[in-house]
Amino acid sequence: MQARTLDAYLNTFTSHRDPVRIQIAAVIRAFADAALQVRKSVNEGALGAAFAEERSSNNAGGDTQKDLDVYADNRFIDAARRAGVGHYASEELANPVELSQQGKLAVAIDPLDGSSNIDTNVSIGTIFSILPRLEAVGDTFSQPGRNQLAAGFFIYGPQLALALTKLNGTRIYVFSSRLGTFVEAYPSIAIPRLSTEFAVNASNYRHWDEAIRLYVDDCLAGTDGPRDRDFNMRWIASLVADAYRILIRGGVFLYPRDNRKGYSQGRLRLVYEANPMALLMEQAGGHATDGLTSILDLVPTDLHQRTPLVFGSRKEVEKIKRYHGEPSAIGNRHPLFGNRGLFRA
Ligand SMILES: O=P(O)(O)OC[C@H]1O[C@](O)(COP(=O)(O)O)[C@@H](O)[C@@H]1O
Ligand SMILES: [Mg+2]
Ligand SMILES: [Mg+2]
Repeated sequence: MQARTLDAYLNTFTSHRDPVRIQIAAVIRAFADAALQVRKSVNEGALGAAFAEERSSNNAGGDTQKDLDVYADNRFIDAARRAGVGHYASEELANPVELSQQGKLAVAIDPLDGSSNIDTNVSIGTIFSILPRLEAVGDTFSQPGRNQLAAGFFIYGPQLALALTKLNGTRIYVFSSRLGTFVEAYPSIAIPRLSTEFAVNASNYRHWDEAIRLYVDDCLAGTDGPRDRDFNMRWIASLVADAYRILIRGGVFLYPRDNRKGYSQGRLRLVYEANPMALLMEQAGGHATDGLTSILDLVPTDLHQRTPLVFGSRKEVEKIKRYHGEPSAIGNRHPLFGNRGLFRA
């Protein structure tokens, strides 16, 4: 059987001539073209001069920008304009902008995720969220993630791939250079509900809240602890790469809040990182929270606000909720919850 291309899938998606669906498909097509351009520059690595003229020193969130961030943002804003998007918000822009008065859709985007990995030749990506456009630009990006119409990310890794949801499951397309197009590689992602793999930047251990420390302690204790099974750890420090692995084989990702300056709400941005990831996870049978509350229920108050983020295999995400939600249990944990364990797997 011939594998289905992204184009063929989008044709089926728009076959009822629904105007919103037609616009969503136009955005995804335009973004697929932009991702190919970005991938070319990513592939050149330290040799790339293509984006040297598009320099800037700081982005809206205060991180040092790499040239490629700006180059990617320009490719995706051009693509959004071509596709008739109404409102556009990006990690790289202090404020959202109106691209078209008629456009019914809005895009929030992290044009280059994992920028600290560019020079080290580790997978990076582009994360996007598609929302209904409201009258005022500010209102558009204050909608909770639950209102998203579609979301996805491109990953510039050993394979160029697109993880995509249009509220009907999560699919993965891989770019085939033989066919010159994105081809469906995983038509229906189902994240295993249980997992024994966690991803966290453990160098922040001493800054975490007790709930997270205890959760990680219990994973590390393996068969000697209350979870009664051994865990494996991964941390790529590139959200798209950690998320891709979780879509394929399960596991849980944590970027909690911590006591370092500037990390009281973790590191990741709600509107253009956590929300699209949460939708992809939920549509694949997983779950995403800020530790306690579903990411998709949070109402943004600022375009660039950060949120603690936990996502992946549903049962594990729910278990982490319990570590947060039962401080008395945590306080009394050693006598009461050791090997007899409330938290026993
Ligand atoms: O370096 P840390 O603190 O482990 O943070 C890594 C996280 O930061 C990010 O790089 C943030 O994204 P940006 O590169 O778009 O700022 C994520 O991709 C990754 O999960
Ligand atoms: Mg990012
Ligand atoms: Mg970024």
